[in-house]
Amino acid sequence: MSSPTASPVSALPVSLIGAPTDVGAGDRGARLGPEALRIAGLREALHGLGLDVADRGNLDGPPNPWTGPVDGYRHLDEVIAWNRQVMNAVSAELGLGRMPILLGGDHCLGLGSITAVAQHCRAHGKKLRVLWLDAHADFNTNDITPSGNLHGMPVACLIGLGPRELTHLGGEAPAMQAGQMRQIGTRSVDAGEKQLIRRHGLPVYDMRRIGDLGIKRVMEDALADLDEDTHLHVSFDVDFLDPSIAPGVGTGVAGGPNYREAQLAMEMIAESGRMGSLDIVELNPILDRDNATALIAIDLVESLFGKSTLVRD
Ligand SMILES: NC(=[NH2+])NCCC[C@H](N)C(=O)O
Ligand SMILES: [Mn+2]
Repeated sequence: MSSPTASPVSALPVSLIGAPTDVGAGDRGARLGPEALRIAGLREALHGLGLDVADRGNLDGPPNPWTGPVDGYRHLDEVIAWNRQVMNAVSAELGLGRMPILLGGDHCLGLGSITAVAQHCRAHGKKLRVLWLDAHADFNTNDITPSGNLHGMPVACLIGLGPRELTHLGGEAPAMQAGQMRQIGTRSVDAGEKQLIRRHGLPVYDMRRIGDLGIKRVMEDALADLDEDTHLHVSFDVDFLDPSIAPGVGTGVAGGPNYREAQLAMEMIAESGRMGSLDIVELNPILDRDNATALIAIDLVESLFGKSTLVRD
């Protein structure tokens, strides 16, 4: 039997950063995500591809108070505290010339991670492109959110819409422009979010588009015009995947990419050679079956780092 060939595309050493929290989510359990990824063998898998991997352990932050929304936000103070930790940890790794891999935790943490990456890009004259692989747009604000959950708001915060402590997490706002992001796999967008997406011109490759064009064309488009100076950040919300293959998430939505579509997307990102940072978020082991979602996430992360399905490469 032949196995996929290992050929890492990244020469950068990588650092795993655990952020065990679900303060931004509507279900508890994503706080166990980092351990589930470790137990499923993330470090070993990356090491097997020839990468230098350091596990920095887990960040520390406030517990989940599990209270209702105040002014349209649940747990705002806790979300701020966790995102500060994440931003500082991601900055530190980028400063050391390493590739940070954030192990969430819920997707509110994408704010801290991408704020750090955007700052790094500004400081080093790099262009930023963010691929947001997700069933959701995460583009809510406190006046339109159906839930008050801040994991539905990081993209809005990144482009300057949200509470000041979050939009200005990195000092200046906005952290990035809508045009620097490509959303892929989108299939659950709230009514108010749709309007905001249109108003701000957020580039979205939703599932309808993937159905029409195919994942290959969509990824070619999303990865077009990258150059030597581009830092590509991949924010991988595990609920991007169809829940039939990835049940361990709090807000799964049917009609997502199948295994091969997701794998091809990851392979094409790897081939771009530009990935400089990664989030793996929203894994909820409490809702999983035998850690299967952690295992598939790791499998796809291996593809992101160059594990190839080509017979001759
Ligand atoms: N990162 C996520 N899983 N986000 C889910 C967001 C769901 C919904 N749009 C909300 O704002 O409540
Ligand atoms: Mn998300």
